[in-house]
Amino acid sequence: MTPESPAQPDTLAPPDIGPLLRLSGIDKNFGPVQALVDITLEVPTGKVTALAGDNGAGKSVLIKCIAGIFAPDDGQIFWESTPVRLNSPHEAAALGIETVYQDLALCDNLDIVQNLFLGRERLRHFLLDEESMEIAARETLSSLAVTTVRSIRQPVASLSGGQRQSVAIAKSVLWNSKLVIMDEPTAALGVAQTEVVLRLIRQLADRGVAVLVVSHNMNDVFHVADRIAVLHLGRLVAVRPVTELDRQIVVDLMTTGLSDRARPELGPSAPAGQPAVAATEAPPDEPMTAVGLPEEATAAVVAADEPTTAAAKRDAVLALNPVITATSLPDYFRAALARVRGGESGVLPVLAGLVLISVLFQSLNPNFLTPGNLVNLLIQGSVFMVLAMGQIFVLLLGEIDLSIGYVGGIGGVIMAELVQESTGWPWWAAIAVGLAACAAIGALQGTIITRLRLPSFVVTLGGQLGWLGVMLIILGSGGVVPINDTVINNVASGNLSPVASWIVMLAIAGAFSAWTWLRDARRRTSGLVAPPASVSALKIAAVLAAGVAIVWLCNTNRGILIEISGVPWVLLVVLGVLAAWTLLLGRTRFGRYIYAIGGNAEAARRGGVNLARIRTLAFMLASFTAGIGGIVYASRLRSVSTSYDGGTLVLYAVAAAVIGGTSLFGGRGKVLHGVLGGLVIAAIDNGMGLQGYSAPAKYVVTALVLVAAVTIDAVARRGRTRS
Ligand SMILES: Nc1ncnc2c1ncn2[C@@H]1O[C@H](COP(=O)(O)OP(=O)(O)OP(=O)(O)O)[C@@H](O)[C@H]1O
Repeated sequence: MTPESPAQPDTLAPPDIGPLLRLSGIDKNFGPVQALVDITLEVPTGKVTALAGDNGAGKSVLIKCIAGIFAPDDGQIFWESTPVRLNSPHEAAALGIETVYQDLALCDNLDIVQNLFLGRERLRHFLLDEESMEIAARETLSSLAVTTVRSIRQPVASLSGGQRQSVAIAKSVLWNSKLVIMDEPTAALGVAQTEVVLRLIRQLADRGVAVLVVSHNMNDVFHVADRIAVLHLGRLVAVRPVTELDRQIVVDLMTTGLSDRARPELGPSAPAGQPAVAATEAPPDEPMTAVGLPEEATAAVVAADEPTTAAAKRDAVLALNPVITATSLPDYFRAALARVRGGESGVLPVLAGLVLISVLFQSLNPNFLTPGNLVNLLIQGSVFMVLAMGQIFVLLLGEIDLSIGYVGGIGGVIMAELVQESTGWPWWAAIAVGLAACAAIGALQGTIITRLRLPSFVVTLGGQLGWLGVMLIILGSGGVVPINDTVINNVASGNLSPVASWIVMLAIAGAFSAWTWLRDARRRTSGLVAPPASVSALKIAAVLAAGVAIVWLCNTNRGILIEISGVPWVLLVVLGVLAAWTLLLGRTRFGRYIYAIGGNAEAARRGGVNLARIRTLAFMLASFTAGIGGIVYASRLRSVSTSYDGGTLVLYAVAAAVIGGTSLFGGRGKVLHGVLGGLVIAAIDNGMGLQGYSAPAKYVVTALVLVAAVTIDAVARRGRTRS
């Protein structure tokens, strides 16, 4: 907002003590269409002002002028008696103007707390302070007596229309908004839900908030409003206390701009185009009836809070997130089962798939489940896993990056060239430059996609070809760059000693266990949403068991002529990427915005998220991670050559992410999915290899698994929408 210089025209000077918002002589035209003509309106605090008008009367344009979306062509806006210009929604929000649009601007894939704080997250030590946000959200909802919401950690997608409105209204309370503008807040709501929302609107005004409600619904208007402003063909034809109007007068004003039935105190009717009654305020001291809900409505509100059979059923689905409502282990499993039925199957399909594939290949070839083969499988899958973990950032946005295969190749070839004896770079510097080059490529492609608004599919498809060309140029006429650096070669083929393997595993599992236990226990004692202690213990036990199993497998001799044992270094690379990117996606603002954009980009934009910056960063991270994958690949082959097949790698990476459970539709997925999906692909590749199948057969089977995963994703999505 731009407070203007005092040298404004005298005629527009605000009164000394005025209402919260005053519009004076506002005009807005769209070419020949006069959307608003000379609108003068005051919006006082502590009152509900209803804005009524027929279709096309100018209601939306008027609220957009107040919300900073449209700049008026003429006229003046006064905020607390100071003339202001609202150049953007951010400037309006900074003043304390919150707009609840009809589409509600909520991200379905985020929970209530995450939606309430979207764009204004609290941080602690640079990480999201979930606990303080959850406490504040809980207090706000309970202060508004929003009781039908089962848990504030349930995704907004699972809320009913009335509950979603309640969340949107709670947002304005949480942010101490001074003026709340609501666009058709009860449209598409049932009777009971409408009553709940009207009660909340009334509560807002009673807390001293100025409320401006756009509504076509006369019942709602007369239930909740203190004053009614009527627009007709872009002109304000009446602003009066609700006690001076009745439904017929308002309908007449809306449809014709005048009313034959005007009560005596409203003054004479006027022709359309001019105020039928003086479009001015009733004197400030004029008593206005605070229209509370009649008794029967209050009863309806109470009734709405009681779950009906249908509502109880829905609540069962709402309890889908096991961490939300379960207080015991059986509860937890019941809730998890309900979640699967509601289309939130998480990693279950991929885990089931892994078991199935293992049983199948083991029955065909007893060598499949031997320690040596399983460790080989992990090493083979590491490149897909790493690439997939990068790709997930982009998939979460609902985009795709088809270039990461060859971008990773560029990282590998740059690193290989720099560690040649003739160049003499140390391994770490060569890796750093290779990764920096990949990040720069990602930033370039991301900038092109976001700034020029081009489809990521097309830009990165071009990138796939272009970076292949660049890679071949760097490889030169020889077509092969060998790598002789021991450290780099050990990335894929080195192993920790068996003792070091146990120590590292215990350190990682111990840190994870301590962190999980302390976090869950703290949340339980603070009364926050947390899993029961038995579930925390089970999670820790599962991680420990997995750690012991992996180290036992890796420590078994897998050499033929010489002994080879210990955890491969590359496994630590995969775990490192998994931990770092899980933290980034789950605990930082950047991660939260990635999910928000994937869920509802418009809601994220209205929340103040810089979409272009986040999208560009996501492409940059995907390319950077591809660089890690490229380096692992180069290390495995101890060279980079023209046979590097980045095209297949990228397809495997996308397949791994989707098979793992990440949605191609955006907004849903976890970094872990890249690892699990990568394991499936590696298992198919390895198992078919053991059976002597050729590459084409492996491609066909992998493609079928991918199609199956996409089908599960699409069906689950439909299931979620239905529920
Ligand atoms: N972006 C725009 N470009 C051109 N004309 C517009 C634009 N926005 C609104 N208008 C015009 O301005 C007039 C007022 O539209 P507005 O959307 O404010 O009506 P409304 O009262 O909100 O109607 P409804 O109840 O149907 O939503 C209409 O004639 C509409 O066509």
